[in-house]
Amino acid sequence: MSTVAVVGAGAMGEAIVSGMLAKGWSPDDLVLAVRREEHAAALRASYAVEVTDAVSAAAKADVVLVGVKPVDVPGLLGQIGPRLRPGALVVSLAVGLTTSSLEAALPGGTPVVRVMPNTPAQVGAGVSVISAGSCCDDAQLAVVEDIMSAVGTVVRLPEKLQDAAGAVSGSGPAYVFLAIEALTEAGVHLGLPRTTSTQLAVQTFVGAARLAAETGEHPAVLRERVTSPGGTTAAGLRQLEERGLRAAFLAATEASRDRSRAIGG
Ligand SMILES: NC(=O)C1=CN([C@@H]2O[C@H](COP(=O)(O)OP(=O)(O)OC[C@H]3O[C@@H](n4cnc5c(N)ncnc54)[C@H](O)[C@@H]3O)[C@@H](O)[C@H]2O)C=CC1
Ligand SMILES: O=C(O)[C@@H]1CCC=N1
Repeated sequence: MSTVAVVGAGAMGEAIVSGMLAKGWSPDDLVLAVRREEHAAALRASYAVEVTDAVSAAAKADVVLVGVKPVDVPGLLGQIGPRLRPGALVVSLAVGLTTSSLEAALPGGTPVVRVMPNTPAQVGAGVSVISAGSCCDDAQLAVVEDIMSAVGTVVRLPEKLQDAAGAVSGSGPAYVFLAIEALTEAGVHLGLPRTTSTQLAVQTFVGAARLAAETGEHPAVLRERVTSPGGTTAAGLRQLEERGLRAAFLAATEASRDRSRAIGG
């Protein structure tokens, strides 16, 4: 079993750690790094894992997951690069940053993988898009596939599609949470108790997503099965179409993709 360092165990890094431990990884195979000591203490208390500084964590690991904000990545790679073990694999979770820019900040020949994960990894229901850098072979990409499959589905894609994938699955949970929040508030507006409305909205998203995933049927077919001619759903869908739900998703994903490209420079 490889030792995996998670350098920058914030929202995304911690979601992956939590998911890995829930799927049976040993705390002994993980070493984390965060900046603040109170945060380190909280992580030790929650997960019984070693938490240290970035360079010490990276120096112990076969695989280094970099979970800091994109703006902090080049400086961090400059610090940890000289202390990496021979053959250590560097995995970036940072939106926008290309494998060529990551390679340029590391010692020559360092294998690099770019990953776009998402926060449902915390409950083992994430989806991660992975792309290999120029010095990463298939076996090394498979190591990352193995790690990320502990926290959900893994999809290999050419790197040129990473910005688009981030706009759909990386940012996507936020779109879904906003939709759950909006549906819940709409139910409250109609007179449902807030806890009931939340329960109905959340379970409807869970159930509809499971139905789509488990049947593999086209969403349009599943939608038609809910929509009786002249019925209540048709009346509701008409409002969503008239108010531009599809156009809103097109604009949102284009904006997210373009922001990813801008972050990557
Ligand atoms: N939050 C999300 O849903 C997703 C985030 N990402 C990517 O994951 C990365 C992290 O994002 P978040 O988790 O949201 O940010 P965050 O701010 O929650 O976590 C970053 C963590 O890195 C730590 N950190 C910064 N510099 C450090 C250093 N030198 N040594 C040790 N720890 C250090 C910070 O203390 C913080 O705990 C970003 O690059 C982002 O693009 C990718 C997909 C989804
Ligand atoms: O908002 C962000 O920049 C990060 C990357 C994808 C999801 N969250």
